Amino acid sequence: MASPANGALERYKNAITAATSVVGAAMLLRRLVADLLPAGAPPLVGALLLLPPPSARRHAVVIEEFDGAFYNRVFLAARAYVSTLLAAAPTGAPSVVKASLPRGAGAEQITLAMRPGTAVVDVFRGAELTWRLRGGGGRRRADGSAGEAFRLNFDARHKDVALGAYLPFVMARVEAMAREQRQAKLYSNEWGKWRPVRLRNASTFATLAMDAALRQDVVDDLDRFLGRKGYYERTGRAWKRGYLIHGPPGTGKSSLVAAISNQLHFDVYDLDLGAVRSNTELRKLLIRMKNRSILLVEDVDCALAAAPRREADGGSDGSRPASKHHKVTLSGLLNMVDGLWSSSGHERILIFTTNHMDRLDPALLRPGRMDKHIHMGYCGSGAFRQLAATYHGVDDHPLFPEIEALLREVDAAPAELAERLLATDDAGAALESAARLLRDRKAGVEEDGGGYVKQKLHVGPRRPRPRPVPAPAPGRGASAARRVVLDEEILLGVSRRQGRGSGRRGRGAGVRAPGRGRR
Ligand SMILES: Nc1ncnc2c1ncn2[C@@H]1O[C@H](COP(=O)(O)OP(=O)(O)OP(=O)(O)O)[C@@H](O)[C@H]1O
Repeated sequence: MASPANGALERYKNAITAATSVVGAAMLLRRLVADLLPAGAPPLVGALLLLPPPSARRHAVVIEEFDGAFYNRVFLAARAYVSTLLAAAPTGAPSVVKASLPRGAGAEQITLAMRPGTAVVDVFRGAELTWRLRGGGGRRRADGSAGEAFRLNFDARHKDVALGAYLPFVMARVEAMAREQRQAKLYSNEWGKWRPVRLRNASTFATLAMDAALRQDVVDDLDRFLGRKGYYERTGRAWKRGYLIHGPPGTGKSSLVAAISNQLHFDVYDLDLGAVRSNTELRKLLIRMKNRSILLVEDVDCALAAAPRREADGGSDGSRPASKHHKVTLSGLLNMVDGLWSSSGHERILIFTTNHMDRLDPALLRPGRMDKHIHMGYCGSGAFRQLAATYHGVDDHPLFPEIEALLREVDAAPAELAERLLATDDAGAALESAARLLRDRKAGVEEDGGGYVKQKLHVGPRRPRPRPVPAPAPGRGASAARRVVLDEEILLGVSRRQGRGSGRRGRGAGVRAPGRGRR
């Protein structure tokens, strides 16, 4: 389907075609005049009457600010693009008239506007294109005031480049710039609706302490995914990618999600399955997701255990048949995602995180179900060096050899070490504190049992999520099994970590067992 921008380009092409026929008529006239004028007539007379030679002929595209009652998208794109040309122009160039900054935007979003009547020249594939702003000369606004208009001039020879390549390039460039400047949003579901908040997790692939080869692998995988539009269209597959991120608490699973979102400028839809009341509600939530987004289910092992089963479902004791309408299941979620995303939407990423691979439904681990499994492990020496560089700008230190040797013997999550490093601005004291944590762990004496301040992507208040509950003991009623225990971490978002489930580690329990994962 033709986009409004394509439609606008088509109209400009037609206008040029019309202009070309006027030029053709003028050429005929020139030939006629040349035939009619006496051979000895002064050349000036002919020059006054005749058009310039074909090589000097110019075409112009006029791009007005308004298209009927609406802003013209091509004009808006031209304004943003011209701003980049002005920014690159030599200082003191006369064309810059003012700089503006949208409310709430960062300094990188300053827009430079040009003075009406002045020109700025761009060169594209050998063609010279001149942008001029006509102030107040464009079509009238609804209130009677005149809008502005850009006039893009180019040599007649470059018509195809200008219309067929340059203007589409300008539109695409501006779209890409908008994407880059865009702050990703974090949505969470409440009472069947997505509620947006700004994603404040600043984690990026540069700050994330992880194995360098693994990081590169993930970045390459994302690049491949984004660049394969044609492949997904050709094969009729939904343009989506599924990641299962697993690893012990505090190893950076949520931070990796934030890094992916910040890298791609994709919004994150943080799905709290515990708050989804029915499959119908889930379907509506999925339908309301935008393209170029991430659907995140954190702690998927707990999330599905926590998904509510209402009285209408027959309860979790199975005394009555479960109603299809109300029960939210993992396969229900995956099938819904497959079905909806293959018929609508593109550039979607599905991410599940878990601390406990062993507790996951085998259906989820089946080959092909999630495209990629990413293991975030305990801190290795490379990851530790990265943390030290990120937090203190330190590349080397006398404590490094000892810390690296300790990291080969004991398990420590990057989050625990990051917390030690963050505690003070003094790099030496921070590294000593990190080393002490590892020494104590090795010796089996830990001051505070480790732990770290947890930072979930979602930091606002959240509906209480029921903890997964064990299956009822024989003879015990379903009410015991359905007992809802509030999960402090999820309620408060940022809390002192107490350890979760069997992932909890007691004092000194972090001495590495042979063969444990490390980065
Ligand atoms: N690999 C890492 N690189 C840099 N910082 C990290 C890393 N892992 C954890 N952190 C720090 O620890 C905090 C908590 O980490 P994060 O929530 O990403 O871990 P997690 O694996 O998702 O934990 P959980 O399983 O408990 O949800 C982060 O905000 C970050 O400051």
